[in-house]
Amino acid sequence: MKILGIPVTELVSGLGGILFLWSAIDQFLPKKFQYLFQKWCNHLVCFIFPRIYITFNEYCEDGRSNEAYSCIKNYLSTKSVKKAEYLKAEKSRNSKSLEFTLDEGDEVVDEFRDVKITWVAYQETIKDSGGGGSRNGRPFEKRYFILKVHSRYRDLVMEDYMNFVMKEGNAIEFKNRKRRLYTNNKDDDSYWKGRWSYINFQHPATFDSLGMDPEKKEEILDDLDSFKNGKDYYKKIGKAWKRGYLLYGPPGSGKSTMIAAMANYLDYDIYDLELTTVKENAELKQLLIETSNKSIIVIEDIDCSLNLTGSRKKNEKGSEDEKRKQSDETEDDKNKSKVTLSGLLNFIDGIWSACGEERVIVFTTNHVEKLDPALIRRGRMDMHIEMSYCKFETFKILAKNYLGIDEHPLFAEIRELLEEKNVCPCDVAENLMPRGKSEDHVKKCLVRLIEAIKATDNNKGNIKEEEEEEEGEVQDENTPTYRVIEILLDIGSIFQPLSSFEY
Ligand SMILES: Nc1ncnc2c1ncn2[C@@H]1O[C@H](COP(=O)(O)OP(=O)(O)OP(=O)(O)O)[C@@H](O)[C@H]1O
Repeated sequence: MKILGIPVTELVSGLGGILFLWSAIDQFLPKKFQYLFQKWCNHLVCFIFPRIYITFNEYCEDGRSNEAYSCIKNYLSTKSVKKAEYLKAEKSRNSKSLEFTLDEGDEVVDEFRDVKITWVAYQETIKDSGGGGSRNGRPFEKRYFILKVHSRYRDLVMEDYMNFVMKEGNAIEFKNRKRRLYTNNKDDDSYWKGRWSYINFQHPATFDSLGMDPEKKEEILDDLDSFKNGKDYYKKIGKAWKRGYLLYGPPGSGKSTMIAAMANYLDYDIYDLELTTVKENAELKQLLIETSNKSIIVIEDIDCSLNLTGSRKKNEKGSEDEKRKQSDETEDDKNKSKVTLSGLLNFIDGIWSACGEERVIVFTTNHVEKLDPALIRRGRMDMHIEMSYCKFETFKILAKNYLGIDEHPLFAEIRELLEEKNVCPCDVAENLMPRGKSEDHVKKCLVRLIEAIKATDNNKGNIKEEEEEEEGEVQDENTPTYRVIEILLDIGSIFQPLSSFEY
C-alpha cells in the first residue's frame, strides 16, 4: 500500500526517524541551537507552504481595547456557528439569546473571493503586565486571534478582506447591541481601575413621560436632532462632533430622568463618570479615550465632584472637633482626586476631546451658582437646561402618565397651589402613584397631592426637605450616611432598571 506514491512501511519508518531526531535535539542540543533549529524549520515550512500570520490582541499596547478584536469576534461568531467544531456559548442575564464564540485553540476557515483564510482563537494566562496597561502584577487573561493565509494573498487580506471583516463586525455589533451604562471602576487595587465596567441599560424614561414645559422640551429635542444629524455640519465648521448640556435644578426635578430620556432618544450608551474616584488627569484622559462614539458622558453633581468651586469646606465648631476633622482630612487628602479644573476642561474641549465623535457631555448640579464660570461657559456646556420646580404644565404631563387623566375638577386648585409653592416633580410623582385599586384612587391621589403641596414651605424648599427637617435628619453631605443615601438615590434613578453586570 502506498500513500502519495510512498510505501507505507517507508513512510512510517521515515516519520519514526524524524520523531527520534526531534527528541534527540530536544534532549541534547543546547537551547540556543534549539532556537536556531526551530527558526530554520519555520523558514523551511514557510518556504514549502508560504503563509502570513496576523495577530489581533484584545488590548492594544497602550491598554486600550482593540476595536479590530471585537469586530473579528462578532464576525467570527456568525462563521463559527456554521463551521467550528468547538464553540463557547454565553448568555448574559438580560440578553434574549445565546452568543456563540470560537473556543480557545479552535479554528475556523473562512472563504473570501475563493481564498481560504484560517482564524484561530487563543487565550493565555499572563503572569505580569508586560505592556498593555497596568495590571498591578496580577495575572490576567490575554486573548487574541491569529489569521493565517497563503502569503500570495497578503494584499487582498490586509486590505479588502480586513475592511470587509471590520464592516461586517460593526454591523453585527450594532444589530445585537444592547445599550450599556458604564461606570469607572473605583477599587484602587483592581485590575479594572481606570477602566470602565458596564451593565445593560434599560431605563424606561422617554421625553413623553418627562414632565417639563412642552416648549422647552421641544427646544431640547430639536437640539438633539440637529446634533445627531450634524456630522457634515461639524466637519464643515471644523469643530469636534460633541455637545455639552448642563442640567441644573433642585434635587428630584428630573435631571437623571432627563439623561435617561436623552440616551433612549439618541440610542446612545451612557458613561457615568464618578469624578471623585479618578486619581489624576492622566486617568481622566485614559477614561475619556476609552469611551465609544455615540455616547453620553455624565458627571452628576459636578459641584460636589471636585473642588472646582473654591471654598467648599465648612468651618466646623469646637477646637477638639476641628483637630479631629483636620487629621481626618489629611488622611482623606491622600485619597483625594488630583483632577484639576484645567484637566477637566481639557476633557471637555481640549485637543483630547476630539479623539472620538458623536459624544454628548452632561453635567448635573443642584447649585449652578457654585460652579466656576469657565467650566460652564457657552461652547463648553452648549445648552443650559433648568429643571425647575413643578409648574402646572409639568403636573399635567405627570398626571397623564401616572393617572391617565387629562382633566379633573381638582386641577384648578392644583394650578393655583403650584403657582404659589415650590414643589419638586419627584414629590408630585410620588403623590400620584396609585396605591390601591379602588375606583376613586384618582381623586384620592389628587387630594393627597393637594395636602402635600399645601404643607410645603417655600423657604425650606420642597416637601422632601420639610419631611427631613421634621424628623430632625438634616444630613451633612460629607457624612457616610449622606453618601449611602446618595448611592441609594442613584440606584433608584438611573441604575434602577438594570441587572446584569459584565466586564
Ligand atoms: N420632570 C420629571 N418628570 C417625570 N418624572 C420625574 C421628574 N422629576 C422627577 N421625576 C421622578 O422623580 C424621581 C427622581 O428624579 P431624578 O432622579 O431624575 O431627579 P434629579 O433631579 O436627578 O435628583 P437629584 O438631583 O437628587 O439627583 C424619578 O425617578 C422620576 O420618577
